[in-house]
Amino acid sequence: MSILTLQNVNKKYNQAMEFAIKGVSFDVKEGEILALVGESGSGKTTLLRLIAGLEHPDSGIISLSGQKIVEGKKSVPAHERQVGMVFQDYALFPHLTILENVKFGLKGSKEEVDSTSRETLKLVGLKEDFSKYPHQLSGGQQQRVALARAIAPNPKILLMDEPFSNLDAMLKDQVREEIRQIIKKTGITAIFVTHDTKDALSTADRIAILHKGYLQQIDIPKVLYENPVNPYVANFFGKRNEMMAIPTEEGFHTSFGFITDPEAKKFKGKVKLLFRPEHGEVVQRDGQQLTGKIVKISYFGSHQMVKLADDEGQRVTIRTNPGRSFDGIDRACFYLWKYDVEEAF
Ligand SMILES: Nc1ncnc2c1ncn2[C@@H]1O[C@H](COP(=O)(O)OP(=O)(O)OP(=O)(O)O)[C@@H](O)[C@H]1O
Repeated sequence: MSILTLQNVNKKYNQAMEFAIKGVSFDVKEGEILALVGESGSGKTTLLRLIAGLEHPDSGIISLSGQKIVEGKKSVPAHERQVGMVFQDYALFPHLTILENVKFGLKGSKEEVDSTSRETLKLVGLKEDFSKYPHQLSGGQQQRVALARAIAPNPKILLMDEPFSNLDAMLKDQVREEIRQIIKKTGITAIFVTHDTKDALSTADRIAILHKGYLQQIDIPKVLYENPVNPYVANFFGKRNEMMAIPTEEGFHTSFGFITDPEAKKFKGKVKLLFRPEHGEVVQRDGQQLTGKIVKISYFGSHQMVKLADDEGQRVTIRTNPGRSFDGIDRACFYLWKYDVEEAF
C-alpha cells in the first residue's frame, strides 16, 4: 500500500529560469526505502523539502497516509506533517547530551519521553553513551543519534538528506548496512537523497532518478542498472563501452570482430553497441568472437579491468576476475553476453 503519493508536482524558485521540479509523480510503498539520485542541481533536495513542507510547490498534489498535505495553494505546515528528518550535517545540538538531543521535541509525560528516548537510542545500537555529548562520538555514532532523534516521535515517513556523505569510505559500507537494518527493523518508510550510486544501489529498495527536475525512472536497483530507460540513466550508474557496428543478416561487424546475432537484421545503417565492463568476458582460447590488443590492465583486488584496442585505436574496457594472468600476452579474446543496440547517426 502507498503511504506517500506525488501527483504532477512542479516547483520553480522565484528568480529561476527553469523548473527545479517538473511534473513529478510517484508512489512510495509502506515500509519501503527509496533513494533519490541525480547529478548536482537535478532537484533531489528540492523534492525532499517539498515532502517535508520546507518548500511549497507551484502546483501538484502530495498525499501522506491518505491525507492531502499539499493541494494547490493549501498545505499542512511542516511541523504537523509527522515527518522525521535527518540532515546531512546531522544538526545535533552540541550543548545537549545525546539523550537530551533525542528527548528534544518529544511530547508526553517526563517518564514517557525518557523511556522512548532510551529505547530508541538502544534500537539504533547506542547502549551506554547516553550522557556523552555529540563531539565525543564518531561520525557514524552521531548519525545514529540523528536517526534516533528523527524516529523517536514515530513519524509517518523518514527523510534523509545525503546521510552517508560525511562518512569516510571505510565506515560508509558498514554504516549503510546498519542504517538499512535499523530502518527495516522499525518498519518505517524512508526516502534518502544521495549523489552516490553505490549508496543507492546497496541501500534502497527502489531508486528514483532525476535529471533537470524531471523524473527519469523509478524502479528496483537491478532494473535501473540492467534496463535503463534512456542513456542518461544508463550512464549515471557507471561507464558504458561504445562499439561501432554494421548490422547484417547474421550479426554485427565490428572492428574487434564479428558478433553472431540474428537480431542484427532488424537494424539498418551504422549502430552503436553499448555495454558495461561486466557484460563482457575475457577468454583465453583463440577462435572466440572478438579480439583486441591489450592496452592496460588495472588491478582492483576484487577484479581487474582490461582495456583493449582495435587496429584503429578504438578502446573498450572489460571486467575480469582477479586471478586471470595476462603475462606474455599482448592480445586477448573476449565475448559480450549483453549489450544494447542504438542507431548511430
Ligand atoms: N533557494 C533556491 N533559490 C533558487 N534556486 C534554487 C534554490 N534551491 C535550489 N535552487 C535551484 O533548483 C535546482 C535544483 O536544486 P536542488 O538543490 O534541489 O538540486 P540537488 O539535486 O539537490 O543538487 P545537489 O546535489 O547539488 O544538492 C538547481 O538549479 C538549483 O540551483
